Amino acid sequence: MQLAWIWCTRRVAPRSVGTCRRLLSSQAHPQHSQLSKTRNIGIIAHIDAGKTTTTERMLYYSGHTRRIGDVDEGSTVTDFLPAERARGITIQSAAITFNWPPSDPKSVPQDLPSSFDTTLRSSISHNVNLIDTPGHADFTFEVLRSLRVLDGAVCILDGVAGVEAQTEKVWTQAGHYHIPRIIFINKLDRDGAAFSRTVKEVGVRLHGWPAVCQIPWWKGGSGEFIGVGDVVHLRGMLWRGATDGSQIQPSSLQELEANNPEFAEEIKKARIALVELLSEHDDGMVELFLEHDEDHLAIPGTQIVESLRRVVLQTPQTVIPIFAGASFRNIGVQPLLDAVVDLLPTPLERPEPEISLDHRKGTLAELLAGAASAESAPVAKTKGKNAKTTAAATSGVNVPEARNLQACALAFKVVNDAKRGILVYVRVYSGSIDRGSILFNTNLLTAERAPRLLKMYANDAVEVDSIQVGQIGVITGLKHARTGDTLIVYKGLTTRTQPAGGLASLQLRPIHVPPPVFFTSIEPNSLSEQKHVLDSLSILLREDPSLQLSTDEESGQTHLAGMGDLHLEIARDRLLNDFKAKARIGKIEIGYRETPTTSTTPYTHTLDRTIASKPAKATAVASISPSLPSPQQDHPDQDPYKTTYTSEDGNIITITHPTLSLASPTTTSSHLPPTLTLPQILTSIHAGASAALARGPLNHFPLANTAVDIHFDAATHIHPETTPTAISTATRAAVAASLRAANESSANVMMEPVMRVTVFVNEAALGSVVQDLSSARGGQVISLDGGSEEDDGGSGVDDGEVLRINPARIYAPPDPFTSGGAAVDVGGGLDNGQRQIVARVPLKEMVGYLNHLRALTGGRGTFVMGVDGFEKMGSQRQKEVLDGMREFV
Ligand SMILES: Nc1nc2c(ncn2[C@@H]2O[C@H](COP(=O)(O)OP(=O)(O)OP(=O)(O)O)[C@@H](O)[C@H]2O)c(=O)[nH]1
Repeated sequence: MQLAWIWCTRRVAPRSVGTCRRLLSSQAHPQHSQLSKTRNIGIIAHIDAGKTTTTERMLYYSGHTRRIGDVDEGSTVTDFLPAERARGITIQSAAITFNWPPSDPKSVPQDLPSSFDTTLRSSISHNVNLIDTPGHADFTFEVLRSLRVLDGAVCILDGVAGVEAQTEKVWTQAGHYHIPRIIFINKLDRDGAAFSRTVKEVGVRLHGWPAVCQIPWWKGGSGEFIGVGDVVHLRGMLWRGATDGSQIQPSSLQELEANNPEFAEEIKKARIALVELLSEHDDGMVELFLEHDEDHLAIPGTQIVESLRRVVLQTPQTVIPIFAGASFRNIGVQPLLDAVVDLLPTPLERPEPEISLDHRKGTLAELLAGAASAESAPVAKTKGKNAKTTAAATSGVNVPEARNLQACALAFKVVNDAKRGILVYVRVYSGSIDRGSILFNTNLLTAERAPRLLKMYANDAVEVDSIQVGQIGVITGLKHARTGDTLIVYKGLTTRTQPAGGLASLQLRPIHVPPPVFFTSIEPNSLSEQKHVLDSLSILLREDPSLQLSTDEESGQTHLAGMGDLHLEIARDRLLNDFKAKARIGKIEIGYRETPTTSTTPYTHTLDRTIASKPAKATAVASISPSLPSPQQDHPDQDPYKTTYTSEDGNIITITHPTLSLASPTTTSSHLPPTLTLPQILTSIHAGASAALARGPLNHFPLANTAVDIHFDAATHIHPETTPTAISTATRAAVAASLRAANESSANVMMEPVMRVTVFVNEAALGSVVQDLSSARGGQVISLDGGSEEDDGGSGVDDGEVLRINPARIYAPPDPFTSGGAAVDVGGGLDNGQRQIVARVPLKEMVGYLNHLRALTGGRGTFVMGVDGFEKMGSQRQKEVLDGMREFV
């Protein structure tokens, strides 16, 4: 029998056991019903693994596009920036909504059943919000930003290259956010594809037990890749009949036994291994196994799916479902979509988002529960029966004003769309954003109206009246919101007021932007071009907060700093080509820092001048000193009269505000005019000090490892003309003067970025790579961490950090072919000759390293790196670096 969609054939399976199941009642609240049919998922992987190719198929099969886009022809939907299409890589993550399985828009949406014992979730249409993320290391921050809003992820691996360095990095980051993940091994049509080796690498390098749910089907056992063996539902799936992959021919196990006995045998072996693995991690599967007379093959596929779902949702996730395919050949994508719906969580099944409020930390639920309990029963503050209330009351984010909170959302991505203008992608975490709502931006402390709301469906945008909790949508027409900003809707808010109770400082899942290590200078071609250049830059910065802009007031030059050379190259291309800005862009250079070697005494600066035609006056007192080189996160101060900000550069800004207490930040102090609040003052001081730290007196590099102490006495430093701008300008002047004074008394020294580099090489190249890193590049090898040290006797013990797995205990079907030189020793464990070197190396020595590594390793070596910190340079190295800089292309 030939069917257009195989999933149509398996609506119902025989009801079997009565084990306790998690019920997702469709009779509950309508919003609950909608959320239980929503998946917010991301696709993560190494560059070129096939994310965009797979996404294009997802959109096609779900009925949102009429033809399949091709990365190589530059006709994809998700890679929509010209720079992305030209390079064939994804830079900006795109968020797109579609339905899976596809639904007829005219039909009445179906409710989910009350139990999934006999019905699969994927038999009912779900709303999938898909976020495609970039794979290149320079865009890791973009990946991190996307990860925050995901409820689950599909990790795509290249079946020839296996688990690559960048995959490991993003996988680990997703693990930190506790995001449930499944794996799709792609490109199985390519010569040298090695499914088995890749499965074992998943175990060893991604530290989880691979649950093989599909095995590849090669024609005649070793020919062309034609389909998959479905281990869960015990059948074969053959893609044939239509070139677009829309027709799948299923074969039952009995049919396979008659026509393809070896393949049938392997599916059975895989099923036994899957049931055994699930039994080790899920008590429900043990029960099922016993109820089916210990027959691995007798357990219905629907029950296996439920068990897989339970283990995927465990924290930490130790079992990783594996699927197989070749997106480019249109094989495997529909069952992968079924797995997304069947195995990945709904927004209701995710932990509550973390928030910070006036430097205190908690969860959004605690804030809302605290407000609700304060309203209904003020006595609930004492430890009572209701654990939630108690948690809320003691969490530190308990403010009664939160009862006025109508919505809370994260702007996780801003895109400048040629047709529609600025699009702000949001994930709503509580309440709903309605068209026309006033949104208060807690990062910028400004309010603006949301004029239009959209849902993005591939190339189409559909206007909607509201974006509900748990959903992803787009707001257009916002003038200020940037990527990463928290937006709240608050009862009674106008565009001129601020929410009370400290809610103006509410931040959802704040993340730290790593320090930029490359920069370039930008000079408009003429004065008349200046405005357009600056406007374009400000849009780029709204889109991507990992770009930083600073202006050298003396030279008038603007500096744009970023995470990597590709990051800045793309920014440059976008500025010149997309925004048509007319500017000279300098060479992309390493972002050195400078640091003071001595301390200063407090310096007082009083600003008294006209700003924007209004008198402005403020006083600031600052001193500086060298700080310890340990980048840390902002932390709450015990002292309510003191506020500390730390940066990734190791800068520490400490503000003492003796007459103003953080314990009651919004209570108007007798020293404060009604227009100023303590949070506004702190934000202005922080902005002023940060601006001064952006340009050092020695060589105009930003400062690192610098402690700034600011004394702010409201009694004497506030004047009738004091505004937030005046405070920040006065602070900037006081800090800059202190920095100059320190440099004059004892010269600053330069610092260079040092990277933590993880290199994967074959055993044979280990010696030469280590030698190159430590001698030629001046690096320091920290560890050699090869495959052999992983073995713990096969028990898979969690050593507190990662799960070490013996690959000999992992089931994987035999590979008919192995890729060049990467043999798998299935008996003794994974030994594909891969070794891992971890080293600290100055960034300057890592420029162009990939080509060099490829030459040393016969093309097989890969590496990832991240900033480890900044280190002081000797005077000779400092001179060499300065001599080679400041040259325009
Ligand atoms: N043979 C084969 N090639 C594939 C397959 N999937 C993707 N490719 C090719 O692999 C290359 C990279 O594919 P993309 O889809 O752009 O990969 P990506 O992961 O989105 O890459 P980035 O956006 O750069 O991170 C393209 O040339 C694709 O045509 C596959 O299943 N088989």
